[in-house]
Amino acid sequence: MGETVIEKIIHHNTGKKVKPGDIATVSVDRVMIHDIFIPFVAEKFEEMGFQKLWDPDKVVLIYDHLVPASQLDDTRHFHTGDAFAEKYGMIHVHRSDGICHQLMTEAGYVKPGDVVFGTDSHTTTYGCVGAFSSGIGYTEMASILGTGSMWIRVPETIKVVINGKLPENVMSKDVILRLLGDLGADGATYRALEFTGSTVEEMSVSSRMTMANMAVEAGAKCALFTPDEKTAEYCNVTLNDYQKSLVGDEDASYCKTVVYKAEDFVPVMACPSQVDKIRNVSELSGIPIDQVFIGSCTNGRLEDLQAAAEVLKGRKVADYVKLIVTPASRKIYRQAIELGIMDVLAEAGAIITHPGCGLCCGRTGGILTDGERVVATNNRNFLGRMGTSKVEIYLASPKTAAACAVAGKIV
Ligand SMILES: CC(C)[C@H](C(=O)O)[C@@H](O)C(=O)O
Ligand code: SF4
Repeated sequence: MGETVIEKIIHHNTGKKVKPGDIATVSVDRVMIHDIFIPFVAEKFEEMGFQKLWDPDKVVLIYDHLVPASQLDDTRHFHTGDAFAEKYGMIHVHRSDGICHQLMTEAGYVKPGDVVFGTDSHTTTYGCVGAFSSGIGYTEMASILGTGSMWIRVPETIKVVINGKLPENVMSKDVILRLLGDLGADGATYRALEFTGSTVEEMSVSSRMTMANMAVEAGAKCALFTPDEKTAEYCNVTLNDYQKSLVGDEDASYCKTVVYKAEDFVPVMACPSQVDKIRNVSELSGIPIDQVFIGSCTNGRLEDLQAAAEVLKGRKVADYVKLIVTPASRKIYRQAIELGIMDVLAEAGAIITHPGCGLCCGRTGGILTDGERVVATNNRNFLGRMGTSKVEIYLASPKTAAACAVAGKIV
């Protein structure tokens, strides 16, 4: 019997062949803790009686949700984090370099085939380079910090096959939103999503990252793309035999297979306030908006800013609309300056902010109030996420978001 990608990763990690439902104890290759949870992780770690980190090189601490602080209590998280990092000799601490998920791949902390955990639900993101990565709570994180291991139940796998060429104005965000609509917000609960097909092969690692990032919005435990030459270049590695083998076997067992033709995709949006309430943009055309947000770990990368700039070049943001652009990392910020993208955005009237989570979780920069409507490129449109519970959030691709900013309405 063949194996799915997640089964191969767990098999390689534990040395034992596994099937869905098995409980496996994996050795952890890397962990990520962010600013919101570091005080809780630190407290639990000491409460559990650990004296040292199992491997300081494998631990990454990132301040992103609360940077720069917008509420008085936020700085406490930095002080607690700094003290913990110093006491236990942490090597990898990022205090204002960007969003955790962006940095984990961009800075080379995650390699194809790795097993990675993070204290954030969107840790599924690293599946873009063929790693098994998943979000966990702070108690589990404290335990990994002391032991270097974690138990998991081997998930079943849903195979998603996409072949063909995507239409011009369709981005990978439209693809994942359509899939979420079809599966439902709980349609992949505790399952692995394995993406394959010529469309996915054609995609950049950044585009795959958008899809792996949002897999958790269908409840997925993880998302997996087969590592290829683009992955190798992105991760700055030469793929070894194990990494090359991370493709689902012909005779592997899948609990479900969904097949799409790339040509059938159109620009879509997730309507308020559910991620799986998907409509074609054409059906929503004309709805007035107050703000547009282009950023987050879902769509704050260079290709996203570039796509927005292509739409905005020589155009202006509608008078009454605020366009907020937040690069996902400092590196992206600087690349966008070098390439003249920031110039185009600024010229069009965008408000460009520091890299970080920013408005995505409603912490800094641009919260909205009752009756206002925002088109946003992040991954969640939950009630109250970007301001009051009477704000309407429409999730879209960077191209669609930029077009809406110019029109002052959904187009
Ligand atoms: C703050 C954190 C726990 C949360 C998550 O886990 O996803 C945040 O990053 C989000 O996107 O809502
Ligand atoms: S950018 Fe948004 S979704 Fe991503 S980690 Fe930050 S708050 Fe969560």
